[in-house]
Order: sequence, then C-alpha cells, then structure tokens
Amino acid sequence: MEKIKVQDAVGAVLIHDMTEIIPGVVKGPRFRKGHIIRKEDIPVLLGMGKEHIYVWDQTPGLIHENEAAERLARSVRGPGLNLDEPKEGKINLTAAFDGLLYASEDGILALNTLEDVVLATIHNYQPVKKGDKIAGTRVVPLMIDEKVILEAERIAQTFPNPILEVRPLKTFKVGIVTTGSEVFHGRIKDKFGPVLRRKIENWGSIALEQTFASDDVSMIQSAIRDQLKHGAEMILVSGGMSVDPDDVTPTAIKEMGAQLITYGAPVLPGAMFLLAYLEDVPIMGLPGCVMYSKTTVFDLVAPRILTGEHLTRLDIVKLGHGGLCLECPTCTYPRCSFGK
Ligand SMILES: Nc1nc2c(c(=O)[nH]1)N[C@H]1C(S)=C(S)[C@@H](COP(=O)(O)OP(=O)(O)OC[C@H]3O[C@@H](n4cnc5c(N)ncnc54)[C@H](O)[C@@H]3O)O[C@H]1N2
Ligand code: MOO
Repeated sequence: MEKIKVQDAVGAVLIHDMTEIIPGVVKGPRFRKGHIIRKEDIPVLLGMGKEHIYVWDQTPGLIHENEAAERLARSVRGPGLNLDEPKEGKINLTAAFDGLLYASEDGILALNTLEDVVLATIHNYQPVKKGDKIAGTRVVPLMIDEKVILEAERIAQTFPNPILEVRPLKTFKVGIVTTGSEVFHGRIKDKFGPVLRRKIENWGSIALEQTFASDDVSMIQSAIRDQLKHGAEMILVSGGMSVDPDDVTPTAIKEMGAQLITYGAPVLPGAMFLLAYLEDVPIMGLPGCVMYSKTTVFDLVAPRILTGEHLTRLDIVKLGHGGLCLECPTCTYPRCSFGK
C-alpha cells in the first residue's frame, strides 16, 4: 500500500475512518472514509499522530475492511438481527425485535480462529430488547486477502443453525398449580401465584386461572390434568419440591407418566427444579426460592421453552457454569454472570 505525507495529501480521499481518542472525552471517527482532505485538516491529522496516509491500493485479491466486516456480519447473521453501518471498519449487529439470543459458541470459536477475523458477542441465551447490541465484527488489517473472508463464509455455512439468531418468545397459555397444605387450607396467603403471573405476562404469555392442591399426590395430579383440559401449553407447579415427607410434587409429576428431563439443576437458587414433558407440554416443578429470589433457574429455563425449544437434560446440566446467582442487593440480571 502506498503512503504519502499528510502535508502532500490535500485533495486525497481517505480510505478508512480515522479514529480520534481523547481519554475521558471522545472516542470516534474524526474523519470518515471518503472524506477529501482539506488544507485545514492537516494540523488536525498531525495532532492525531498521523504524519502519513494511505492511498487506495488496487492490488487484486485484497478487499477493504468495511467490505470484509459487512461480509462477516452477513455470514453470521440469522433471523432477528440487523446490521449497522460500518464505523471505524467495524459493523455491529443489533436485535431486530425483543427475544432471546441463540449463539453458536462453536461457530464463534471457529470464525475467531481464522487469523485477522474478529467476532465479539454477548453471551448465549440472553434476553435482548429490540435495538440491543449483540455482536460486533471486523478484520484487523485495513486491506485483507479475500480468501480469508471466503473461508469465514464457508465455515459459517457448515453449522446447522445461524451463528447468531434472535428468537422471539411465543405466547403460551400457562397453567399454575400451587401446592402446599398451608396455602390450600388458607393458613397463609398465596405469594407464589403473583410472582409467576407477573413473570409470565412480562414474557408475553397468558396465565390461566391458578389452581390449588394440598400436599397430596392425586390432588396435585388432578389439578395438573385440569390445567391440560383448559388448554395449558406449559404448566408450573409451585412448592413441595424439596426433602420433607410432605414434598410430593416431584412424585406426583413423575407418576403421571410424564417424560422426566431432570429433577435437580446445577443452579442456585433453584437446585430443586424439575422439568418434565407430559404429552409434549412442559411441566416445571418450582421450588420455594422461585417465589422468594428475584432471579432463579426459572428465569434461565422458561424463556428458552417459550421460544419453542425442547430442552434436554444436557441443556440443564450445562447451566452449572454461570449457575450461581450472587444475590446482589440490586439485581442487574441479565447484566451479570448468572446464566452465562
Ligand atoms: N434440609 C433441607 N431443607 C431444605 C432444602 C434441602 O435441600 N434440605 N432445600 C431448600 C431449598 S433450596 C428450597 S428452594 C426449599 C424448597 O422448597 P419447596 O419447594 O419444597 O417449598 P415448600 O417446602 O413447599 O415451602 C417452603 C416455604 O415457602 C412457603 N411457601 C410455599 N409455597 C407458598 C405459597 N404459594 N405462598 C406463600 N408461601 C409459600 C412455605 O410455607 C414454606 O415456608 O426448601 C429448602 N429447604
Ligand atoms: O436450591 Mo433451592 O431450589 O435454591 O432454593
């Protein structure tokens, strides 16, 4: 690539954005790609430490960083993602609507293993809002051999799912069965239902009429059957999930012939969580902590099910890494390590 002195560059066209950084004040492009250098720009460029600029290089087989970034972004982009304009040679991908991020960790690794390719993303399975930044991509040099980009595009195609995708949460009819003799007999007021209803509605689903059962296997089972009859597409059974003789919720669910995915999850709070499928309807057994703690296993699992994903035991056991909630005085989830 040919370089010329900035003093000789009046009239030359900049071929990349020129970043100015003043700590604590500004970081951004002072001059954009395509800018025609004027006499008055020369002291500014010198002040930014630029004594030379590059002039356009027509070497065949090389592509500009902006084109490279755009092709990388397109190769990883699945449904639910928008591409921003290139800035300083980088392209950001943002969420096109509210949903949950599905990222291929192997795909991200494979692309970044290519020299000079940069793909930085947020963590997998994070809830995102429309417009949220999800990833940024660029190449390291100003001009790059097109072969590198062709290889990145080829690699991205080898994965069964897009490398990055935002899936919307579907609207489920959700049945709530609340167990516990103390609630059933009116000794205490139910506090579980309102927590679950609020979360379900925040996710855009519909809470059906809540039903109550004492700590009795057949009563819990008939309440679950009633929820199915009323069209529940997901059933949440609260309480009775731990080690006391009166904790019969797991037995009730298992003995209905449901396909048990897990009883127990490597997540705190939420160790006593249960997931099963009965006639393809997901049933979750929710321990007392889901009522008490702001963020729990329920917040990690339910949104995934609401995208239509069918979870396996491996999906649940993988939650262990990042499964410890730090129970901060002010919860900042999902901007923390929980579930990452
Ligand atoms: N020795 C052990 N004790 C406990 C363990 C354990 O492993 N060993 N696990 C703890 C964990 S972790 C959790 S979480 C809870 C599990 O609780 P359960 O799901 O069995 O909840 P319950 O026993 O039914 O109730 C606990 C507590 O919460 C109150 N509760 C329950 N449902 C409602 C409701 N709908 N409204 C208001 N309050 C409710 C209930 O009255 C109890 O006070 O167990 C730990 N213990
Ligand atoms: O482990 Mo429990 O199910 O955290 O609250």
